[in-house]
Amino acid sequence: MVHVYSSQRPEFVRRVGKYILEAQEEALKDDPKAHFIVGISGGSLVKTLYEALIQDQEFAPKVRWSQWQLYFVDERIVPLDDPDSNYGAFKNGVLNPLAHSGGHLNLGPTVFAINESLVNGGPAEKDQLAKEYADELPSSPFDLLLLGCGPDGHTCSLFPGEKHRYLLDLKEPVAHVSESPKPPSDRITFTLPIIEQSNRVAFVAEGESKKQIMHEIFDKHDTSLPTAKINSLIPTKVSWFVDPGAWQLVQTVKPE
Ligand SMILES: O=C(O)[C@H](O)[C@@H](O)[C@H](O)[C@H](O)COP(=O)(O)O
Repeated sequence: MVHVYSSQRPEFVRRVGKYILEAQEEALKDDPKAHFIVGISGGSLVKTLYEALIQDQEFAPKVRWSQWQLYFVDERIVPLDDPDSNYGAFKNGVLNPLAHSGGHLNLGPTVFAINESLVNGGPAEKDQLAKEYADELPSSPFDLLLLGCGPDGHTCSLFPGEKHRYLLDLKEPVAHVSESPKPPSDRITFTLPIIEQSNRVAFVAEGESKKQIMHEIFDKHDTSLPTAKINSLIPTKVSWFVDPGAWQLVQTVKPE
């Protein structure tokens, strides 16, 4: 069964933080040499991560950042300092504040970014960029994926609709997506096989703009939506963190 947790900020942020720390402990088991392998999306998640893992005085000291290996579940094919870069947003929103938080210099996670030298190339270079990112992936499954959910039901850069349906059938773990309905048009994205193999998958989705799509996902089980498809494929591994604004139209599922 998919777990759903609904609360307003700041409780929402605390729940996400607690869940991430549980996943971290499960992966590291107090072994200083172990790695916690995590995939993150862009969008509003970055601010939630900052508040839950850096600003929160109880949680911040418990995050063993230097043992984290961090990947992007999707990335826009732009330079890393471009305002559209998910890496850039994470650097500004989490890595930079982390470096000097708590009054001392902190070791951060190992972060895997795209090969920036290929971003201005043609389709062949962009395909190559996706392939190179796939080659960087760990040999073991991800411990945790932290995903967003767009108002159209997309997650990672797996978009709904006829034109992008092929993405849900891909076998390679990372794909180049062109003509994304949400700009910028060229991206890379994790695909379903890598998501299915992950130990835990959490969706973090807030706001009224998501209320209609939550109804489609949870009441209508519309598995043409990538988010609903993931729920149906690996229900026992999936958790949703939502707020009452996003959840207001859902009738058939009671959040915890
Ligand atoms: O590159 C992207 O477009 C994002 O990674 C995307 O997949 C995001 O996670 C969702 O659109 C939800 O974004 P919000 O949480 O900001 O609504």
